[in-house]
Amino acid sequence: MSAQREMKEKNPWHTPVTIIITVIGVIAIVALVTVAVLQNRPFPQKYKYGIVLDAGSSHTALYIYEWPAEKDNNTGRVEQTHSCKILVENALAFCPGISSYASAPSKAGQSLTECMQEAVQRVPEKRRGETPLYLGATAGMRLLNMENSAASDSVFQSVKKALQMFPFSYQGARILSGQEEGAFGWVTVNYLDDRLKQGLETTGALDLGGASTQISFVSDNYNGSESPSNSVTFRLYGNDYNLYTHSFLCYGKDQALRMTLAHQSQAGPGTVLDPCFHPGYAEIKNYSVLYDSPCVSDRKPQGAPATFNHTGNGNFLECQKTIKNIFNFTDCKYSRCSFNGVFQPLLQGPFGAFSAYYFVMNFLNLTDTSIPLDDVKEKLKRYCATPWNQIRQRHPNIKLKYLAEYCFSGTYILTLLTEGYNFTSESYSDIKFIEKIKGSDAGWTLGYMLNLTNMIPAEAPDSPPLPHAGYVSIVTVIAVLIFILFILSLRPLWPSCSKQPQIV
Ligand SMILES: O=P(O)(O)OP(=O)(O)OP(=O)(O)OC[C@H]1O[C@@H](n2cnc3c(O)ncnc32)[C@H](O)[C@@H]1O
Ligand SMILES: [Ca+2]
Repeated sequence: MSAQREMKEKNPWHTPVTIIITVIGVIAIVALVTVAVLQNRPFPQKYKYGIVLDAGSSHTALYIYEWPAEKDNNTGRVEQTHSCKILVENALAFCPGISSYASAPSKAGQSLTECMQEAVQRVPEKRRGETPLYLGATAGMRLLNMENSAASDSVFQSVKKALQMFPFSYQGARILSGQEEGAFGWVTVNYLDDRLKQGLETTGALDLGGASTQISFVSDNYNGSESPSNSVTFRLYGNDYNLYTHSFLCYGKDQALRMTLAHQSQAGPGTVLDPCFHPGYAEIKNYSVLYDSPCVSDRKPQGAPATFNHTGNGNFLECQKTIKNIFNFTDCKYSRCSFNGVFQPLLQGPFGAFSAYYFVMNFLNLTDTSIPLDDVKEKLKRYCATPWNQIRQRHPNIKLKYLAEYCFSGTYILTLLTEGYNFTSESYSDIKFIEKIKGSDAGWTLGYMLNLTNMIPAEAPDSPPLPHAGYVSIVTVIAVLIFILFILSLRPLWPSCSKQPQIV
């Protein structure tokens, strides 16, 4: 026992000085790690918002985007948090876009009120004043502007007046060019897929609207020189992109249907027996409504009666033949063309097809592009041949206008993709029909906002070399090592082994 007491007395660990040093050391490490954790703790998230109104030819929709306030310059963080479709009270109007208010422009602004009020509710009060609000109009307004620019101006006046009444930072309303529409759709798809920041192979974008359709993709063998008007260059996150893009005005699915019908009605007044509509379909339609668009107005037959009888006979192959008439495949002054003499480089990479591509193929259960193209055509052939009354019975809840047109729309989509853009049986499987990516709608609006708010930097942003958790771990390990070194430095004071008493 006395030997043990002697050892305890000689052991420096038991001296008051070493105990105090140890306690101070432990407190210092705890304090150091706590400060590191607190100082670098992520802030509670604060968000910023942006609002874009998509004034399309067939509808207007409002999108709210949100991103963490301190990450303006980062990627993959902007998300769609809300969308609102502008519904039109007029039962006769079929979800028309703002261009349909040409004869009553003041109503164009009014029509936006409900969705704008929703937006006010969705954006926190503190953020409203700094939230940018944009309205972009596409092919419907492009057509109205061509047809009647005064009416188009009045619609914009009405829309601007209405939007400025809301507590957001109004940034303007304007018509997007077809090039912008195509390019921003491509930016949206690739941004949401995180392809831009990582410099991955990009996805092409196929957008089918009511009045125009866009194709945008990067092709290695295209440098933009052959047809400069189809070229858009970007530098995003330190990568250069040379994008091919084209927008075909009048080749959205509503205008394409008009053109197809107009072509068929040239055969003579009275009845149109349409292979793109189901057998048993019969409607009296108005010539003046059919020809009321710059896409077809020059073809209006002279002295035609007021109405014609539109009847269906549901024949996919005949429908495809009829649709082909609205494309010109003969004139091409470039090395290669899609149609109507428009240059198109070799198709490359995967493609995302959205808007009406998705609505239609989703309804027809044909979004699976691993199904061989011939089988897709066979299914559509059977669908088109199904009598109209059976189709109506099977889908009592689908709007009749959509329902009547799915055979035409599906056939048009396949014709546009294969005959128009030159997708083959093999490359058809490169297409993915998509509605949303990670919760945000595919479309031009997000790309438009990212561009106008400079949210995609040209160069890759500097990121901290270590994530927060890594930083705290390293600080902890270093602090512990310093402490151990300190203890080891006290070694001369340790009892030496030779002096250890033998306990017998
Ligand atoms: O781009 P633009 O040409 O200006 O037109 P848009 O923006 O109004 O066009 P959308 O993508 O909203 O819609 C494209 C077409 O799809 C139609 N559509 C929308 N929802 C649909 C659905 O559920 N089923 C079938 N068609 C639908 C709509 O009427 C248009 O003809
Ligand atoms: Ca659109």
